[in-house]
Amino acid sequence: MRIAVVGMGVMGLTTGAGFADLGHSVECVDLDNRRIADLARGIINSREPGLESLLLRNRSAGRLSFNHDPAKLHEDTELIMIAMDTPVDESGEMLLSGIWTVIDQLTPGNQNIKRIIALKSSVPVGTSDRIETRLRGRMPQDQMPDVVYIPDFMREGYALRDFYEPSRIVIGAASQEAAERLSLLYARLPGPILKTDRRSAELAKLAANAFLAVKISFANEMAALAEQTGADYPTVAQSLSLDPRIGPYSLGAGIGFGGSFLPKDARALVLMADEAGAPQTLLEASVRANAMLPLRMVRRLEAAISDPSRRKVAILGLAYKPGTNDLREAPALRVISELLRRHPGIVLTAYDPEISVMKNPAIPATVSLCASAEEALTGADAAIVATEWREFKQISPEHFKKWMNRPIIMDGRNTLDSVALNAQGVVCIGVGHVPASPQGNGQRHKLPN
Ligand SMILES: NC(=O)c1ccc[n+]([C@@H]2O[C@H](COP(=O)([O-])OP(=O)(O)OC[C@H]3O[C@@H](n4cnc5c(N)ncnc54)[C@H](O)[C@@H]3O)[C@@H](O)[C@H]2O)c1
Ligand SMILES: O=c1ccn([C@@H]2O[C@H](COP(=O)(O)OP(=O)(O)O[C@H]3O[C@H](CO)[C@@H](O)[C@H](O)[C@H]3O)[C@@H](O)[C@H]2O)c(=O)[nH]1
Repeated sequence: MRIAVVGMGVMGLTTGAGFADLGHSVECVDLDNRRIADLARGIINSREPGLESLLLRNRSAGRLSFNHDPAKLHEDTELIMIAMDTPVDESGEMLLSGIWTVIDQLTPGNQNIKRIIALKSSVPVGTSDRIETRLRGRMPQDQMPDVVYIPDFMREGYALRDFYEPSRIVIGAASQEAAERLSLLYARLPGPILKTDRRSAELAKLAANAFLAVKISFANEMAALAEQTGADYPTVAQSLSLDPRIGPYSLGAGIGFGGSFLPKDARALVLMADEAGAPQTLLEASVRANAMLPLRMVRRLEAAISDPSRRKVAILGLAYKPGTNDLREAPALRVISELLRRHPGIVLTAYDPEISVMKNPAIPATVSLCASAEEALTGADAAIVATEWREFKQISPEHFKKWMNRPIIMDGRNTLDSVALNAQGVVCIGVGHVPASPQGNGQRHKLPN
């Protein structure tokens, strides 16, 4: 099949290169000239594991082409996938202007081919219907494409795995013929195919992210309760995860969910639901609970060290989760801004294995970006783990003690072995449990000033 994918973020590029790898001919489209020029040279701007080699392999095989003008798609294109970003504004409204621009640029193409426009971006319910109405206003009736919605459930850091082994493939179509053609296309992938109407498919996408957001906020509130009652949240989570009705995912407590997806889709769904007269109170509460977590972490730090304004604190991890260099709505940045707001004199260093030490507009200029954990930790009075990169687990207690002025670690992702660290004289405070004393007798640490 000849496919065009418009929007070369991680989702669009993985989808495009993935279908090319399945033997299709794929045109990669993005209005960002530089991104297209880079892709044509085999360069990607994300750290998504395996994505660069997938791109290179299919580029060399001649199955990928590159274009920055959605108005000039190959005329034999059968399937146009729309995969660009759908940011939300302050009120939670999803901004779809990019999608409308592309829809208005599309031309009918070869009249012997019945085109399909498959929307893959996360959108408010009813957007596919609106696209169809808009197209009907400008396309000749006999060349009117079918509009379908195919949500994507891939996770950053696991994009290729999620492409090749999708948990499910949801095809929201108004036309039986379009649904069948897309079922054939997706039949090469192993996930179950669910054919449905477009609105259900659109809500299925937002509902999935909403559910994950609520689950993570539940985990964080349960962890806070564990702290107050002397219980151990990781053990509670382990017990929960063994119940097949609950499952093991998204039960991790810490500094909360970030990224450009869960927070954005949750806010959009809350607004949309209010407007539809079916308020999503659980989700709304989960967004509010999530927003409190960075400050909560800062307060824990304040309880652990005296006078933070005169201290040096290292932030370990900046990306919103490991496996990516994505800083969008990263909880680490919220922790940093709370620290700077509450403690103007504080000295902050930061290290993330995937974030360069070059000045970064997303990171306050007062934060010294470091090239290694050692550099960030050297002379620090405390550290906050904000992203659970594997390399942080490999730092030995001896190194924490040698590098830091005072070895106090606030583990905002419950990733370090706090019992082992505590036993060796490093104060490691996780989320959702009373830190064990160096003797391992479960007593709360008396934290040094
Ligand atoms: N990235 C993921 O893992 C993932 C997974 C599932 C769903 N989604 C959804 O997919 C959509 C895209 O997400 P992303 O993170 O890949 O986006 P992104 O922000 O990383 O990339 C979007 C791309 O679209 C391009 N673009 C914007 N307007 C355009 C236009 N008018 N014409 C052509 N190109 C245009 C941008 O230049 C950019 O390269 C969002 O709705 C997101 O919620 C993303
Ligand atoms: O137990 C957990 C799991 C995750 N997180 C945080 O939640 C955020 C989102 O994590 P995750 O869901 O793994 O990553 P995303 O790549 O944002 O993927 C989400 O958003 C995508 C785009 O919509 C969807 O396709 C995916 O199914 C959905 O998981 C990150 O900040 C994580 O640190 C936690 O705090 N605790």
